[in-house]
Amino acid sequence: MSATSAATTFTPAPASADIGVYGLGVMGANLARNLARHGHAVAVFNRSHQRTERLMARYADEGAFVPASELADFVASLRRPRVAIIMVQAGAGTEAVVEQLRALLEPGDIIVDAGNTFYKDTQRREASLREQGIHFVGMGVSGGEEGALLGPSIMPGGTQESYDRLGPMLESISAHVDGTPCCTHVGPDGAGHFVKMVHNGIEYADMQLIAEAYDLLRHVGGLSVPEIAAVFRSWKDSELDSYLIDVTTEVLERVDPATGAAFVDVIVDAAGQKGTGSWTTQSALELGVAVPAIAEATFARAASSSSAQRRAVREAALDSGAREIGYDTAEERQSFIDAVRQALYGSKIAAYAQGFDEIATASTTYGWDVDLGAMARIWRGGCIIRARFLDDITRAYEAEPALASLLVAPTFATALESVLPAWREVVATAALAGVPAPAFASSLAYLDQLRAERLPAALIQGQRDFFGSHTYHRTDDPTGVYHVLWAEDGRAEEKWD
Ligand SMILES: NC(=O)C1=CN([C@@H]2O[C@H](COP(=O)(O)OP(=O)(O)OC[C@H]3O[C@@H](n4cnc5c(N)ncnc54)[C@H](OP(=O)(O)O)[C@@H]3O)[C@@H](O)[C@H]2O)C=CC1
Ligand SMILES: O=C(CO)[C@H](O)[C@H](O)COP(=O)(O)O
Repeated sequence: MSATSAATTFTPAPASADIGVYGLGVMGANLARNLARHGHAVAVFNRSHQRTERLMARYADEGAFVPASELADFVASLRRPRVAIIMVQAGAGTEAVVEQLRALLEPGDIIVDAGNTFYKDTQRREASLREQGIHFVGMGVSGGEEGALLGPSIMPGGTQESYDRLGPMLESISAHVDGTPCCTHVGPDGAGHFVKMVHNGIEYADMQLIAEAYDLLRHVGGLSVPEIAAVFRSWKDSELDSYLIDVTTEVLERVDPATGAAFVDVIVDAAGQKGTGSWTTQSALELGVAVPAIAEATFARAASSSSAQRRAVREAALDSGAREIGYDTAEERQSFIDAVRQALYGSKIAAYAQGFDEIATASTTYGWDVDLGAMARIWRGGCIIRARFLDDITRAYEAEPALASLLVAPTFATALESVLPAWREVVATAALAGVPAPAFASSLAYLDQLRAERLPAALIQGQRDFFGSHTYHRTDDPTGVYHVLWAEDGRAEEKWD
């Protein structure tokens, strides 16, 4: 096919494509182009035909595209066993497309959902399609528009059988780091979408931590926006080197052409979200895993968007008791900048530890057998959280696959010991100055909770037993169940069977 007019009808030859992409929006069109550029014959279809026409008009010469105007022709154009990738809006859009494809596919065929779908929806669809003999693969794709085209990080779940068919194609189009593809079979069932969800939760935490560092440098350190951009640029030469630091630098360096102001100052300070951070937090709560940095990052977006509450509290002009903190000399200022860098690194280690812990817990709960080191390895390139730091995480899990927490991997334990004094200073300074740093503070509290010999959770157990007979265990009998008869004279302790 060549360049098209608005009325073009595409009727492809049957069984002429290796793989199909349904949904040619930002991600789908680029994923299809990536597949075509790597020599795969790609069937392409979109609900509104104009997108298919636009793709063919602009990019037909990039590879072997097999466009279809009708869904039945799209399916017929796929070689058996057929593989159809869905790249549409999660939720109702994906549900509709899965049902359309289900009606046209046969046992042995594979549907791949590459959108940001909630993993429980994937589990439901996988079980339902399995009854029909159709493989359903929930697949995380990260890297945005550029990644989808030039090499994303790919996190496919589903059966090993479907990965055997899909893996070579996916690995060919994924990012590569040191010759290794940023794609691996994550595990069965909804494992791929779960891991992508946590990837995004970590993304939220990392972005919030960077934003807090920026805010502290500006409102406590007294740096201008261009000075902060220069600081972030210099952190490329540190353990913080990452795509998100690059993105931050670029945003901070931009000057608004209309006003001449720093671009960051003309953006409304209300952060949006499409749901994956909330899902990561909700899933962690369900699984009983502590992910405070991810939760705080999600709540910080919600707080930023709570405009009525922000206005009311601002207008109440409370006496905040915040102190004016200033740095008089260049040395003092540099020392604060360095402390913020260390606090950012410590918090980042804690946030990633939380995300990996959530994956490990889900893997055990659902029997997915996810290789955590492999997850760190496929996140080294292509995805939004790609960073030098992920090499260290990969090595930590290679050295000890059953690591209880990233915090105790020798590299990170040493790093934490080195940054903790500065991190504490920064959190205390932020509180004194009245500059919110919820992710820095909660990450530090997370670490302190995990390293504490005793936690006040003992008191909470006592409170629960008092008002609700919720019972407790004793330190000298950790499996026994005890209760105090709080309402009776003498308040005797009972051991319950
Ligand atoms: N943008 C990004 O950076 C990333 C996005 N994702 C995920 O990829 C998926 C696609 O995102 P993106 O490409 O950005 O979205 P776009 O908004 O660019 O495209 C949306 C696509 O979904 C299709 N669609 C929506 N509803 C339906 C429906 N009911 N039936 C059929 N088709 C439908 C649209 O078709 P039509 O043209 O007819 O409206 C269009 O092709 C989402 O799940 C998103 O979360 C994942 C990683 C990164
Ligand atoms: O999936 C992604 C990257 O891997 C997207 O960046 C993500 O959808 C952004 O989420 P939000 O709009 O909630 O910030």
